[in-house]
Amino acid sequence: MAYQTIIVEIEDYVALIRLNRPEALNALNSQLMRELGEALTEADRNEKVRCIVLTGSEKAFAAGADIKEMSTKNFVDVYTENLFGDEIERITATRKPIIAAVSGYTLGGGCELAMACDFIICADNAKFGQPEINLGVMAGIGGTQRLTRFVGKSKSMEMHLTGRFMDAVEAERAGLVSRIVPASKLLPEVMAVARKIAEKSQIAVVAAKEAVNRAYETTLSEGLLFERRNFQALFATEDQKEGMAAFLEKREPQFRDK
Ligand SMILES: CCCCCCCCCCCCC/C=C/C(=O)SCCNC(=O)CCNC(=O)[C@H](O)C(C)(C)COP(=O)(O)OP(=O)(O)OC[C@H]1O[C@@H](n2cnc3c(N)ncnc32)[C@H](O)[C@@H]1OP(=O)(O)O
Repeated sequence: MAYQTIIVEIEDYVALIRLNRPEALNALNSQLMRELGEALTEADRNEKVRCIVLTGSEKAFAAGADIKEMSTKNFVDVYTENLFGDEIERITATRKPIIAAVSGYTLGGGCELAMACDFIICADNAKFGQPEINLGVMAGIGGTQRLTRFVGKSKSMEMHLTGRFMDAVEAERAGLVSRIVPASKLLPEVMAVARKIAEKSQIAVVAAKEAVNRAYETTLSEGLLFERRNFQALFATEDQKEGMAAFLEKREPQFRDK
């Protein structure tokens, strides 16, 4: 499918989706969000895709929602069209794992987009922030909820109320990102991680992803029950038999959908 604001490449069972509005630091306008939604729906359906990587440019993952596009909207506009609400659900509804490979500016909706992915690996030049307050607005698709759960109330509150940025070191220390890599090595490193996930049992990958994400959605006891059922259910799969037999026979597993 031909897109204008994103580039999609599929190789080694990994779909690499690159935000591609360099002239606006990948600001998230309605066309980009529509195209990204279509690409994610297609990747989730495509048997040749087992892991998804979402990235931007070295200078910016995404500098936020598109201010030019928002500047003329009013309450009735954004309320009736549920501005951005449906789009972000498209990210969290994607069943396959999505890794955000983040460098440069990751601000506002761009930070919210990265946080809605399953995990973030960032470059040493990454700058995270929720600077919407400078524009007379606030985060609108998860920034106050996910950032607070990921880094804690004080840091999140300071960032939302002052609009200050957080660099890669602070982000890793706070638990917002999994790891930091040199900007020049970000994509090779994240693609290697994605290929490693693509080699695993896909049914176990999806079950584990759902359980980890559930940890932020529910109580500990409910989460433990969900985890236990997913663990037990995997004993009904061929991959569990193949994975454990391969270990005992000292060979590489050949999971079902290889
Ligand atoms: C399945 C789809 C899922 C999608 C789900 C995601 C939905 C996302 C939307 C969610 C919305 C919820 C609420 C969130 C709101 C926001 O995000 S508000 C915006 C928050 N961001 C900002 O306030 C950052 C604004 N930008 C800057 O402060 C600076 O640009 C910078 C990042 C500090 C970089 O400065 P500098 O290096 O000096 O570059 P500039 O000259 O400023 O910028 C270069 C050009 O890029 C344009 N631009 C930058 N940011 C934006 C933006 N957010 N919107 C539109 N355009 C932007 C900038 O105007 C420059 O363009 P030109 O003037 O034409 O050169």
